Amino acid sequence: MMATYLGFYDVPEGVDLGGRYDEEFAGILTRDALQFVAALQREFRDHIRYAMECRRDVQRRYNSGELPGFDPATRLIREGNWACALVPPAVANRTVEITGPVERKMIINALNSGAKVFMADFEDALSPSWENLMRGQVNLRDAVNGTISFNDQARNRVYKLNGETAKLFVRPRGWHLPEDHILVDGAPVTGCLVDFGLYFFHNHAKFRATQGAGSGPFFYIPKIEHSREAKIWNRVFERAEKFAGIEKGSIRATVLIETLPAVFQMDEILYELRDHSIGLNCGRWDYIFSYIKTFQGHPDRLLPDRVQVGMTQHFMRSYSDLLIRTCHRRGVHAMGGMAAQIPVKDNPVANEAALELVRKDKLREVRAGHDGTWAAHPGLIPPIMEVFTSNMGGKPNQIQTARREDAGKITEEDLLQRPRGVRTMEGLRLNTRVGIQYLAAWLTGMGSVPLYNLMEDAATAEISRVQNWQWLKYGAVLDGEEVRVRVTPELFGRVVEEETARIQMEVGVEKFKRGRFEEACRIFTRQCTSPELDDFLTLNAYNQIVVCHPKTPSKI
Ligand SMILES: CC(=O)SCCNC(=O)CCNC(=O)[C@H](O)C(C)(C)COP(=O)(O)OP(=O)(O)OC[C@H]1O[C@@H](n2cnc3c(N)ncnc32)[C@H](O)[C@@H]1OP(=O)(O)O
Ligand SMILES: O=CC(=O)O
Ligand SMILES: [Mg+2]
Repeated sequence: MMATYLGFYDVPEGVDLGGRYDEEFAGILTRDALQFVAALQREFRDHIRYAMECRRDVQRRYNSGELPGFDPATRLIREGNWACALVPPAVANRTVEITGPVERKMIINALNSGAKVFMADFEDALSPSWENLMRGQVNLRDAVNGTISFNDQARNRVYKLNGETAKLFVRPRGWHLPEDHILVDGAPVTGCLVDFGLYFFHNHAKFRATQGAGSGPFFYIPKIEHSREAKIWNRVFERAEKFAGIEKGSIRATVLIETLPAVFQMDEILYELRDHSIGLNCGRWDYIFSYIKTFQGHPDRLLPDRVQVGMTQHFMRSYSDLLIRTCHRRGVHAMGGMAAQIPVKDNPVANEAALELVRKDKLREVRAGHDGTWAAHPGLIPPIMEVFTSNMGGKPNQIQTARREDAGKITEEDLLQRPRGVRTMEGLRLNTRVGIQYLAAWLTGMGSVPLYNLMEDAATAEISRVQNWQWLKYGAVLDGEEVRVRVTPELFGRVVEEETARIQMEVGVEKFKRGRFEEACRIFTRQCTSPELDDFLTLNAYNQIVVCHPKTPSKI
């Protein structure tokens, strides 16, 4: 049979596609590529289902009062003297990694940005609509082939790759998200297996030849909660390597430690992935979200305002220090995280203040021993690069030089210590304003947006959502008010109304009407007031972006 025929995808047995047909997408959704994804799904679906059931089970235990901690059963792994496979020379230097959604122009800009690595994101920074996902795969294939270009007609500018580009890492979605447009044996396929599988299938050979110096492809793995989930990824990698006929250990991945349970499993996660690992990363925003989620049943652990929960809080500093020690003991990179500040375009003073906050954050990271860090925007790369290179003694990383043996003393109490600060009405208002605007953007296909001069993505928006939920659930008392004010559904209702009016004023009536703000407001309000906490805002709202023929064209 022909690879594709007019208007229909040519699918293997047991696979159904519900997404819109597009000739370019058909070049990605080939019969063989779908066969590969379906094989991964069939081999791993039971393992994934079991891992998700374990997540629910342990959450039930946390809800009844248990605290997360180190697992006595894996003490020998934590104490043992083992190391991960050597870091491939192609990625020894990861001082600055730029991240961004798999949007065509941004991919070119990121690869040309001067950063050492570009993490192309199917996760926090991407709204996982069919259009975005499939166009993202087309973009990545063209990027790996070196043929990617973008014609910005409005500016009369053609974007192309420079001679020297950042190394490409790809972050698939987390285990929890299904891909409803692709069914295998009648059930939606696991989203990350689509992202990983299609990208690997089309790019492994070219990537290894041009980007990886014989290694790769390279990945970032998000939202892991337990080493059993890392073990599944390890087996997925082995299966892919076998399929491609490449050496075991070719694929390399950095795992984000961005859930509270995972901080107690860092050695175990590296151990499972020891042939495929190139480090861990402090995914600070999801980590804060996860702290609230993990303690959703603990009224004594209400967080202060979101803006006060930074990396200098004791529990955050302890997490970063222990991550550095763990990675360096095992011979891999300990990557820092994302400062939320982005350049402020129309105000030089505010811009300098934002850059100063970023510099301060990066100085803390490099002095602590991190080997590199993330940048949200190309304008941040020069100052971040400067801070890192001038504090690493001329070395490409600090794996051998910043052992952080002192961090071996970090305890469970250090990692769980309650953050200090105040809860305010302004905090509640800001959460609400940001949460609604982020969701409105996400529903229209944008997964990362600038709001009030900060980068907002799924992880930062999650903090706004779960913090409101937590304060409402336990009737948090707000500090700094003249009379004692408790967060109640009535108060929240008023805040939503007032903040929605403010959003309308800020964005303008026309944009407000054209956008999906009212729908976002309804979804956000429901999520903040639901009796049980939804696991993920993106999962809860996913149905709203599942369409066979999208009403709006893709933003990317
Ligand atoms: C918690 C986490 O998971 S963090 C990781 C996930 N989040 C991200 O990756 C966020 C990445 N950053 C972004 O998406 C954007 O920078 C935003 C949304 C924060 C800000 O976007 P904007 O305000 O539109 O950026 P701005 O207008 O200043 O962009 C200026 C130029 O820089 C480019 N640019 C901005 N950010 C990036 C980026 N991350 N990668 C590549 N290019 C970028 C734009 O494409 C634009 O290019 P042009 O001048 O050729 O048109
Ligand atoms: O993915 C990164 C995070 O901070 O979350
Ligand atoms: Mg994250």
